[in-house]
Amino acid sequence: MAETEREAMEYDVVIVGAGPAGLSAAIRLKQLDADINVVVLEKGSEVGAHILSGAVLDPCGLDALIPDWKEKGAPLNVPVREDNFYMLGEAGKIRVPNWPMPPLMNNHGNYIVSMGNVCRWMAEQAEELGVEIFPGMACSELVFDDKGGIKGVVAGEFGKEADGRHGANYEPGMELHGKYVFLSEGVRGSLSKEVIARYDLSQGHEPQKFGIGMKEIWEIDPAKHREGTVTHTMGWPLGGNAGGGSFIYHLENNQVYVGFVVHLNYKNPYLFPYMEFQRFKHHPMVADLLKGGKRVAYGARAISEGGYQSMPKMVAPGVALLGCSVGMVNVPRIKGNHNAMLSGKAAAEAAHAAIAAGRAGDELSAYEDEVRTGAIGRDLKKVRNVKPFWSKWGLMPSLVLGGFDMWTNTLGFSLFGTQKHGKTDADATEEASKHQPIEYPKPDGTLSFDRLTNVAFSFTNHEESQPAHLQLKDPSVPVQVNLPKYAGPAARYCPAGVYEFVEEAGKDTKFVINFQNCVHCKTCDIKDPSQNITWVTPQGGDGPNYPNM
Ligand SMILES: Cc1cc2nc3c(=O)[nH]c(=O)nc-3n(C[C@H](O)[C@H](O)[C@H](O)COP(=O)(O)OP(=O)(O)OC[C@H]3O[C@@H](n4cnc5c(N)ncnc54)[C@H](O)[C@@H]3O)c2cc1C
Ligand code: SF4
Repeated sequence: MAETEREAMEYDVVIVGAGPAGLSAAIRLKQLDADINVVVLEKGSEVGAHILSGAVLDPCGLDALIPDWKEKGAPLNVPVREDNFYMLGEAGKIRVPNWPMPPLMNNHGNYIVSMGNVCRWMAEQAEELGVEIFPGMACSELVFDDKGGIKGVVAGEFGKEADGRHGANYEPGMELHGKYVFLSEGVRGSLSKEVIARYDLSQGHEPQKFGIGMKEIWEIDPAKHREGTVTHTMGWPLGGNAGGGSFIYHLENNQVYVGFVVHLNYKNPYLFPYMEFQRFKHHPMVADLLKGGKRVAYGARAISEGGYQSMPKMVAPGVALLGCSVGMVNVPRIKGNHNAMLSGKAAAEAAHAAIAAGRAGDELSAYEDEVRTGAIGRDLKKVRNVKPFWSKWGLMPSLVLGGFDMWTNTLGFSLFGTQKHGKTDADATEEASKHQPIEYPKPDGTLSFDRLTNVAFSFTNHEESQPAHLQLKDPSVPVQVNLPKYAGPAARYCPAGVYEFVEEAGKDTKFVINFQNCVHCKTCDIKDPSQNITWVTPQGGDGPNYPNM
């Protein structure tokens, strides 16, 4: 096929992704130099449409970026007033006191926010400074210079037919070139994954680890609503089957965020993360809270969990990876937004200095130095052993050892050095023959819902005539390998019910990809045991339309 010809536009810095990392970078660049040309490209139909976070926000990133955020009307309206932590059994709960926890676990001074709304507000701040922001623009390809460095991206290609041919309304999109390209795509970014592989950026670092986070927004009985209350749970229903736990945050307007995270290094391929979440809501503590309320939104997104030892090299010629494209979540705190913002600020400062010195297209090593040795590195280093302890020894030992290690790290030392994660999450999956199927109760339609009903509350939508954006390296693997060996885990790990094994009498089993339902969580790209699924961008504007996630 002839090479597609595209128009090109030149910028100083091209930023992929309008999350907290990308928007912070854009804002900081313009604060440093009003004349610098900055563009932000976002695949969601609007800024915030694809943002899903808990979220309890540590405002330290925003304080550093926009110290007068309060006067400027940032939507941080609900300070955390109460912090609860419970160990759940099937019917009961034990409250874990706050006093043995290291101070870094305390949510005092933090805010319950919608990160979607925080990003919408940040986009307004960026536009006031003169940043160009284009939502509905999926960045689908990298553009290389003649020395093999990255000089830009392709964005806004529309109108391909299902077989990949150009349809009647085909638009080739544009090339956006920059002296530097920032990839702030969030966890498991599709272009970031390509860059990490191409420049071997993971060499010498531990594999990245992930969890799948699912979240519902509920409107509850005002009599039960306690604005500012934060509750975390561990234990039931996951037990020893997987690491993870829940979060329940009371925000404003009688709304509550109810969420559940399952670590993706689980071994038993019969585990069904979505059904664990649904079952969790039937615990008496949660059921009492939600009874009489209604679920108004649903979504899911992977969360990076590898932390300090899993951060790959984050710069290559012409390109820098920001925020969760690197993986900057502090796992025991379940917080990454502050580090995403700080990384955006650091990348902007490095690029600004480089451009001012007449440089372009080289490695922004000053950015990487700042991330590893500055506030982000210090934040992540203190908690680096919690996740590997959990993976190796399970919940209780990890609470004791991890808690002890966080305390000693707060005092400046560790008895355990830096623990390794070992396997990738895909490799952690064991063969079905070693495990028993897990029986899950049927959703009752009031507290718990089947996936398709819930997906309707993510307001996701994909133009059906385009090629599926879930690409199989080998189309025979799902039925010939993953089904007999791993009992077809794609039918369970996807929180949107995209994958189905369809059996019809007298015919071969078919693997069906209902890509229209995809909520862009990236779990399939991470957890497929054969690493046979690649998530690529669908047309811009497609995907979930989250309200205040
Ligand atoms: C369930 C869950 C709960 C969490 N709870 C908390 C919490 O309470 N507090 C906290 O601080 N952190 C929390 N986190 C972590 C936090 O959400 C992340 O650390 C943060 O979102 C990272 O920000 P980012 O800017 O790197 O990426 P993101 O917020 O993911 O933003 C990336 C943006 O880039 C866009 N994009 C991606 N690829 C492309 C492309 N190729 N072209 C165009 N656009 C693209 C996406 O649509 C998205 O808008 C949670 C995460 C999850 C999943
Ligand atoms: S298809 Fe993949 S990315 Fe889409 S919702 Fe399912 S697991 Fe997530």
